[in-house]
Amino acid sequence: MTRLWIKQPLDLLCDEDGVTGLVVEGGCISELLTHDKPPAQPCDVTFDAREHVVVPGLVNCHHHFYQTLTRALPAALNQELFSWLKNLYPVWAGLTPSMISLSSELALAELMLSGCTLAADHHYLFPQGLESAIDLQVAAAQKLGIRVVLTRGSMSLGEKDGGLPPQTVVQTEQTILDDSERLIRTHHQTGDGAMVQMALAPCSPFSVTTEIMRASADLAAQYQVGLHTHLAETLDEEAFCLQQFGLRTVDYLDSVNWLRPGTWLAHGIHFNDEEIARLGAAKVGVCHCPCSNMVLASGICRACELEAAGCPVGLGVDGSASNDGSNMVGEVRQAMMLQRLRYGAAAVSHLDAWRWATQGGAAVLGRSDTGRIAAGLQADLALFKMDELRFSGSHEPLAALLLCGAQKADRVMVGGEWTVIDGEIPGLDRHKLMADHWQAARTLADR
Ligand SMILES: Nc1nc2[nH]c(O)nc2c(=O)[nH]1
Repeated sequence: MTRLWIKQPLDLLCDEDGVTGLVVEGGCISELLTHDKPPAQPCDVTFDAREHVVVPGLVNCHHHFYQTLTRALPAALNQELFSWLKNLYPVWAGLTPSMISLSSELALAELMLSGCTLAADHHYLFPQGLESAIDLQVAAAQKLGIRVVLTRGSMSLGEKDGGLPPQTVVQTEQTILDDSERLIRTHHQTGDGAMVQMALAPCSPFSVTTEIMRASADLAAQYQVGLHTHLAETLDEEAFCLQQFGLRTVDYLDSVNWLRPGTWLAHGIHFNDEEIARLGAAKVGVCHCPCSNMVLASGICRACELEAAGCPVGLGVDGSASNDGSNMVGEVRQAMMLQRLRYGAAAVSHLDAWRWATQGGAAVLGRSDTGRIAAGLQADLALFKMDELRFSGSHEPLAALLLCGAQKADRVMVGGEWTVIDGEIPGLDRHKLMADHWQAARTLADR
């Protein structure tokens, strides 16, 4: 087994003090080296990290990969969530299998190049002919070597029953449940080092039936997989829940048996104090999506209070029609800035933002084997260089990466394998991928 010594990084994000290097062996971090001591046993390879800041691989807790095909689409510009969705559903109804492959690969590549090692996606569109969407996402992730949590999304409440989406993009409950079970049985891996995991993800209160929320909770419990949905993203959604169910969002979540560990919510903005306490007590995870929340003017997540109440808190770039990028390290900067706006500069440090993006995200996705630099954990790492104009004159490296606006990782490692080297994904023809993806985006918009 090869032993790799990552030697003397410029700086390192680690809970332990005085760490000046680490050893990677068998896909894991086998040893933390302190105070410039060499490894206990000889290493086969030494990586001189004097120019690198080493952080745990970044964890993206919410995305919609297919939306990379509808970035900055004129019909959806400058709108809030409901009209934005209503304008996009008919476009997304035209997705094809090759568009899913291209958009998944492109979104994953973008995430990886910005330091991501574990990414969750929420795919909830299954028009006819697209039954294999999640299988295609698995193939894209395996090709690129990134860890993924792919959530089987669903929409079952169409316009004719009072929901937001047109009938063309909703499915029957039985179809959803059968496919959910098939995907878990086919792809879900368990245990440390899992590369592909599944979770179940009815889309949002205004696009699914209460029956599919309850049945998904039962199925998730049966197979011990995660549960995911959009919740408390907008005040329109809150009004919908009050009108449709006579309940606020958290009461609605409780009524369908979702208030439990393993559930994580995208956005989680419009909660009152009592709801935050209930979510924290239930250990429900929250994925803060700062860019999307600003683009759609949805509001500001109460991330610090949710975390203090006991909720795991992570970050997500959200879909690329409401961000419209998938840059993970860029999202960490936005989270720090938006949360400062809410709580004040002294209340939110760069270390808080790094924590949400690493160990917080891993906790949201139910992973105890990644998200930190510690002996015995997966060797999932992101290494940033500070050799760009934007960093010149900076002092504290971990603060500078966020304050000066890092955009790209120089190296990324997943389970001991380099997935990014010198700012490129080995074996990926990114120009061809972009050309094909652009073409697919034009075809989709012209349909
Ligand atoms: N930001 C987003 N919110 C959503 N709610 C919903 O039902 N779908 C979406 C989405 O794609 N993005």
